[in-house]
Amino acid sequence: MIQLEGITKSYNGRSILKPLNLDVPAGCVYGLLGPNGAGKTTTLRLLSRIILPDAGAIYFNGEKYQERHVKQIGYMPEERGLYKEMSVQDQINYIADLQGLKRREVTNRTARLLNLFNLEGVLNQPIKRLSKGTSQKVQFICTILHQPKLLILDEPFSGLDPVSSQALEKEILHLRDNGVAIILSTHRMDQVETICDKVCLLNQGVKMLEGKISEVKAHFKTGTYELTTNRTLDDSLLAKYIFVSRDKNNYRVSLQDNKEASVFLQDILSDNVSVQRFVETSPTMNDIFINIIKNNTIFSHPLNNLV
Ligand SMILES: Nc1ncnc2c1ncn2[C@@H]1O[C@H](COP(=O)(O)OP(=O)(O)OP(=O)(O)O)[C@@H](O)[C@H]1O
Repeated sequence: MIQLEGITKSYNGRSILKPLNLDVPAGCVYGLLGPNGAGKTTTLRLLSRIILPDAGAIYFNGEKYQERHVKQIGYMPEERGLYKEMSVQDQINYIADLQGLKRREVTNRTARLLNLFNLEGVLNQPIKRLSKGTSQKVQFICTILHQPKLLILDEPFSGLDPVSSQALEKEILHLRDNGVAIILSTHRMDQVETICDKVCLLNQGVKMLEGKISEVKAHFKTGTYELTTNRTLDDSLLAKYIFVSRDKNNYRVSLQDNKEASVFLQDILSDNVSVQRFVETSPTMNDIFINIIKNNTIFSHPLNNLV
């Protein structure tokens, strides 16, 4: 849906984005991650054409990115922008008018969303009286009213309670399943794991890693397995393998590969131990994020070419 090729951006002679390539396909939730000041918001502003790059090219749906494409984009910036004196209904109608949408179309489209976000009761309230999370949900509805093909969300979950977060996740996945490309910047790694199909990790304007969540996690596996047994393992077994930790009959063991894992299992079973659980642990996105940023390691092939 949108591609960045060799994009650079500087402010006052300071390079904020080094040549950056991104490729966000339709029907994908793309997580733009990175520590504070990494260049995420700058990238989102470039994607929504609020600012223009110093160099490089942007393509929207295969065409050179131009002003006329902007109406196919929905952008929810981190700093929220609603008219505080307007009621929720008037705000929605105002945005609809700006987008040239018919009132009936808007009513049909918003009914489901107002219900999903539990907003029916605040329709006549002025925005200034809404809580932070509630106004955020209103702004989200305003952002998707015109059915954008590309949806750009900067920290969409900040300030939302767990129920509202779940409703937003549900709607994001619904849009994705209908072919929308969604780029979201977030510091919430738990949400990255549940909703992102692909992630890109930026640090100081440089892409450190890009890939599908499943592939990224597979790449960073450490070969640690969790084992739960019905009784204590014999000393001979404990001496034969590298056990990382033990808590009663729960063990963490380091094994080189699947082959060593099956030999290990056979060893245990032949000792008449009953295995209640045996799984390879996967690092969390949080672990991976911290690891890459601390070591400042750039991962190129094969992770950059996974999708
Ligand atoms: N208009 C601007 N003028 C000068 N410097 C800017 C401007 N906008 C951003 N920067 C600088 O660019 C760098 C990247 O900022 P950006 O807001 O893109 O980071 P971010 O990854 O979104 O950070 P955060 O997670 O803290 O929101 C920062 O050092 C910031 O100070």
